[in-house]
Amino acid sequence: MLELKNITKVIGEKIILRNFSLALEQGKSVAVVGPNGAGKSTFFKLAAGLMQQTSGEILLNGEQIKKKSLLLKKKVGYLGHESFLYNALTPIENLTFYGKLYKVKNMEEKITELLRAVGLHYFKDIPIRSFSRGMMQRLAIARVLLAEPEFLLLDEPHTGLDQEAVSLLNQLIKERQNKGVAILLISHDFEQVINVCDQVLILNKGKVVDEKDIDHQAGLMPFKKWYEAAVSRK
Ligand SMILES: Nc1ncnc2c1ncn2[C@@H]1O[C@H](COP(=O)(O)OP(=O)(O)OP(=O)(O)O)[C@@H](O)[C@H]1O
Repeated sequence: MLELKNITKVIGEKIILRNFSLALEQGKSVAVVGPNGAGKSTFFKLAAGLMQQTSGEILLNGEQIKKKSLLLKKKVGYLGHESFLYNALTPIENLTFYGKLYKVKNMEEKITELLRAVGLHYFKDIPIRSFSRGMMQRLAIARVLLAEPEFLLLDEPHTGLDQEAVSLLNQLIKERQNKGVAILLISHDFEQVINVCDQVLILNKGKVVDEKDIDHQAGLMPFKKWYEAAVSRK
């Protein structure tokens, strides 16, 4: 379980997160939605150990974790707005670099499998500087999955992907979830939120203003109405 307890984050004089708490259990998929600047990405960076909270604690399977903890980096796969990939390297070289860093077992086999899964197998030996945004995103997804994290934190993962890649990504997420991996997803694309997640919370001005289980049968309109009502509430 990944737990954030009473997290507050202040940058300069601005309170970005206010007393934020969340417990993410194995096999759950939770979406985090909210207006621009609500604090969603900041919350993910804290949970991934890339930023230090001002107060509150983060626990990974009961153990308190600190910024830059290697255990956290291995157990929590974070896909952010930056790809963390090296332009001069090929897909194989990029994944090998991360595979060694995280001491991945059966690395070569896993890299081949993942490159096939994200549809980059034919481009595996080409330096990625010439890749399109969608191809970069596919490789970034493979990088995150390589260490087989227990928790997947995906910040706008569908951005830049074509329809085929979106389906592929959703399938990869579902497969991981079925194996017990917990998913946290930030998205402005409510259709993908409904496709991928079972629960959703709305973050506004650094606070959770509403949350619910997703009704997959109800479709987009009721979801949008619920969201609009929650963010316009004082
Ligand atoms: N390093 C920083 N220094 C100053 N302010 C920051 C910093 N990082 C984030 N902020 C501010 O914190 C607030 C929350 O930002 P954050 O990126 O977490 O929001 P978000 O909900 O992810 O937004 P978006 O949907 O636009 O990605 C914003 O007002 C942003 O300007």
